Amino acid sequence: MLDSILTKPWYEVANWFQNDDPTPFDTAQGKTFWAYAGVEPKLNHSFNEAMASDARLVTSVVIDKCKGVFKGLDSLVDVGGGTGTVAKAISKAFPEIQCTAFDLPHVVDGLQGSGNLKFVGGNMFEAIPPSDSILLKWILHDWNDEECVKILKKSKEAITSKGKEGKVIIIDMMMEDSKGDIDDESVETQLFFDMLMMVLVSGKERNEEEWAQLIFSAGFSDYKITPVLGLRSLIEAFP
Ligand SMILES: C[S@@+](CC[C@H](N)C(=O)[O-])C[C@H]1O[C@@H](n2cnc3c(N)ncnc32)[C@H](O)[C@@H]1O
Repeated sequence: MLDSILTKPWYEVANWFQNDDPTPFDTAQGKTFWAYAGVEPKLNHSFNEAMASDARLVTSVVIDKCKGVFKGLDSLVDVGGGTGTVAKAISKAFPEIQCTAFDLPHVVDGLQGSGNLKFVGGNMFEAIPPSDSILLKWILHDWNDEECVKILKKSKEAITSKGKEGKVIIIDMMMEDSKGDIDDESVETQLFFDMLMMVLVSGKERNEEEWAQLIFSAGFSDYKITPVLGLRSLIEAFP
């Protein structure tokens, strides 16, 4: 977080307000965060490590508290699954599920799967491998509404199983609106993440109404929220 690659964009916010760049990161570094990670191994490596560390914590809670979410699934693709920490843990906890960690080629190149786990490189805006279920953990908050609807539509197209099992599983921040129910530190954390998404990528944090809007705009018929992890929730979106 304190590397100059990530701090420099904060000093460019004033310039960014006056130019047409998509993000302050683009103003500071001349390309998007994801393109920069593709050509700068230092950022690629440290970012993937940070994500894997968060993934270890979140996955242990999700597997412990949300077993039912994975019931009846034959396959799962973790889209933007990084170096596979989540897919690996799910493949171990649920040996009957064929798991795929799907991410940009520079992230998954050289990673070897085994048993019911495999790695696939690709671009989620082009095509997502077919599966009963698609996992999007900490993906949609990186993107604006239009981009999110595209990702959700591609995810919906990839779902092979009809009925209750076929679904997209989103793990992401749920902004609280009611001021009374949430402590100051949590509000600060949410607002910080909201700004971080604005500065580094083209995303933002969303409340339930905004999540519902995205889910229905992408053509899903229903959704269910399970608040599992403090400020983050697990949202199942059904075709
Ligand atoms: C915030 S990280 C989340 C990683 C992982 N899901 C987790 O929570 O630990 C976002 C991930 O999306 C991947 N990503 C970005 N653009 C992508 C694209 N067009 N297609 C596939 N993956 C992409 C990044 O490489 C990165 O691994």
